Amino acid sequence: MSSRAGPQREYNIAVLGSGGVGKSALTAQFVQGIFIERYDPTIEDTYRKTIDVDGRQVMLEIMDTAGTEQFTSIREMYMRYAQGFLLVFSITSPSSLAELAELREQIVHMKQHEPNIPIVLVGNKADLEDDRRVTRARAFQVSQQWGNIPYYETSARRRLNVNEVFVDVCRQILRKDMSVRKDQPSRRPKRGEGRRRRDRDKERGSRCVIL
Ligand SMILES: Nc1nc2c(ncn2[C@@H]2O[C@H](COP(=O)(O)OP(=O)(O)OP(=O)(O)O)[C@@H](O)[C@H]2O)c(=O)[nH]1
Repeated sequence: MSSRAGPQREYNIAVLGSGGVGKSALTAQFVQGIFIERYDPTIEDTYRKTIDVDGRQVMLEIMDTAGTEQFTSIREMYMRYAQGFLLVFSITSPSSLAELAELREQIVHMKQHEPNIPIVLVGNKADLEDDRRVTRARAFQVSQQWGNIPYYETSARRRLNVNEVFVDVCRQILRKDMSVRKDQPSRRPKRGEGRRRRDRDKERGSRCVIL
């Protein structure tokens, strides 16, 4: 598909964090514009939504992952596949922030050859100010320790900063994607090179990727 702004890009975003912090609620609010009141632990769900980021059409595939331990292998697969990450905790739960450290380390380890991994730190349930147990200052300090990543406070219930977190991570991916494209300018093949490459491919046989 193409538009005046160029072909549509597709990016995968993983929403990660402990159980009950509001990953599904944030995703549903962003994709469907609804707030999910009941708590129904997620196994894994994916959603698609096209958004406009700075005049570019982007198709997001959002992977709402499980917070519970028993589904870690699926989560790891999603982590590998994703280009951007929302690390979500609840401002009412210090342990949910502490638990993100391990997830972040896993991401960094998995993507160790990639500089500037697109990540946003998200403090959800900001409407529950009376139950706040993680100060803004503490969360901000963590975001700085993690390479100055952006920190937002969100409320899936009130639809506060919900679009913003998805757009921010998407903008980070776009920026990275475009700088990679700039570093690898498309080059016309030299005379005969196309044929040589075809012959070489024939010798190697067809390639297949097993996922
Ligand atoms: N007050 C308030 N409640 C929220 C908010 N976001 C989510 N919740 C509630 O918190 C509970 C858990 O939300 P979920 O979105 O299911 O949490 P999750 O992180 O997807 O949980 P897992 O699927 O177990 O990983 C639900 O009862 C939601 O209604 C919010 O911004 N404010």
